[in-house]
Amino acid sequence: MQDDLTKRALDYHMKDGVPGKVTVVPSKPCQTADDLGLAYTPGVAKPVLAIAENPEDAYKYTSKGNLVAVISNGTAILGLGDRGALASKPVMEGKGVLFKRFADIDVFDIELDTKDPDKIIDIVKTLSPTFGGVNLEDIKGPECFRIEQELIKSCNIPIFHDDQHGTAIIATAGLMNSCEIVGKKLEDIKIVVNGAGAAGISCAKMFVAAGVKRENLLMCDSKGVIYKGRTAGMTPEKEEFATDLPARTLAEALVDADVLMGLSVADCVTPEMLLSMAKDPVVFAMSNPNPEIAYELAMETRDDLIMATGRSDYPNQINNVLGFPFIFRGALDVRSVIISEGMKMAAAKALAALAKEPVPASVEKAYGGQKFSFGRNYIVPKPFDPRVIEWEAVAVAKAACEEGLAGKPITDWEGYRKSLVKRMEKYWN
Ligand SMILES: NC(=O)C1=CN([C@@H]2O[C@H](COP(=O)(O)OP(=O)(O)OC[C@H]3O[C@@H](n4cnc5c(N)ncnc54)[C@H](OP(=O)(O)O)[C@@H]3O)[C@@H](O)[C@H]2O)C=CC1
Ligand SMILES: CC(=O)C(=O)O
Ligand SMILES: [Mg+2]
Repeated sequence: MQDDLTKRALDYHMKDGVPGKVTVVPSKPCQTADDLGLAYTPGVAKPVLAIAENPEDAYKYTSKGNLVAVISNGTAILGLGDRGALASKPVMEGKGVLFKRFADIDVFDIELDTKDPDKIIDIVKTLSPTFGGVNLEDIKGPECFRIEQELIKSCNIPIFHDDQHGTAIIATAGLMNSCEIVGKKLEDIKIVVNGAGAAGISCAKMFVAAGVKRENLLMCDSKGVIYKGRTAGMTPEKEEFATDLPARTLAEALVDADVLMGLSVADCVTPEMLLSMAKDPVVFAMSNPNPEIAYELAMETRDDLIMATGRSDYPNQINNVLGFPFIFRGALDVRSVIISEGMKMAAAKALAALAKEPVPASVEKAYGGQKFSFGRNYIVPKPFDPRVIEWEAVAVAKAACEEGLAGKPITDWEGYRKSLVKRMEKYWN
């Protein structure tokens, strides 16, 4: 099975004699000498002068407004760890494909061969005029936190570290719905977040913002539970979640826990750990490509759990693919210079609400005729649901407008929704 995946995945990436997954396509004709004189010299001087006079014109005469930089240094590629900048390129090209396929956003992927946060900040800041937004990807914690914060301060376009916030948004949507399904309240649950890097820290923050009590949240890293007074491997971000409770290992933390959020590495959770959890446990084993506990093993271990992974090939995919394309679509369309906490929560709530709607036949067809309805095996919408853009991008754009963050506010929301449907027709038909 694994060998088959290796072969099929490598073949896919070199299919048709074209290495990789993306290419650049011109959006204007360039067939004649006249076209050449408009696209290039002398005509190109006219938009140059217009933009020099009025920088806003870059949104009129260049691709800036619909172009996102996907930037990595390869220090946390999925759950594969630090494999270097070059090896991160297939993932970054993949993110580009998903931006385009799900939200019609163009991407340049940029792999930076450096681990120096100051250098990354300087490079991204320097190249930011090219882009309408920056999606930081697979840059490990804790450096990722300062890199993102510094860039948010110094750039006038949205900067979004997908592994932090994309993951947190989808996990929060899934958590809200899972709790509803098993009849538990966010403020009552005991939750364990395994992994205290980019994804773990940001998810924990968003769970607390959604109503989870901080004192009911235990966080673990490679050294076990993060507790008050611990000195080894601590960071200010981890300190915020340090517990007073006596648990010191993941196994101890999980006793009677209602929820396990895995944002760490493959196969670090055992059946015994799952068996020690409370009734109707919620287990999101989100490590990619292989989860903290295999889907089949978890389902064999207990029959009362809600199980999710980051993968496409099992029920309940909790993966930031349900976030970044649609969140950037909304943010770019209203020209927001940041992606605020309110915009993120609006995205999570939109996804949670959409999962409760009847699922169109086109989605079931994309998943081999499977039937989906809100419940234990369908807690968030599918990425191939054409309604996700209508719900999520609109919610994000609306939140930006309500918070006064929109440089180009929208007032006709039904018109905007329809324009998104029209824009995406070419991908769905
Ligand atoms: N499904 C999804 O959408 C997403 C999933 N992820 C997954 O989350 C994981 C972490 O990614 P990211 O946060 O970006 O990476 P980081 O490198 O920033 O963080 C990794 C964290 O995992 C911890 N860790 C390593 N081994 C263990 C272990 N055995 N038990 C507990 N914790 C451990 C590290 O501990 P320490 O601090 O001690 O080094 C660190 O805190 C990856 O597997 C990734 O695929 C990430 C983003 C999105
Ligand atoms: C999905 C993703 O971004 C990750 O695993 O890093
Ligand atoms: Mg990632």
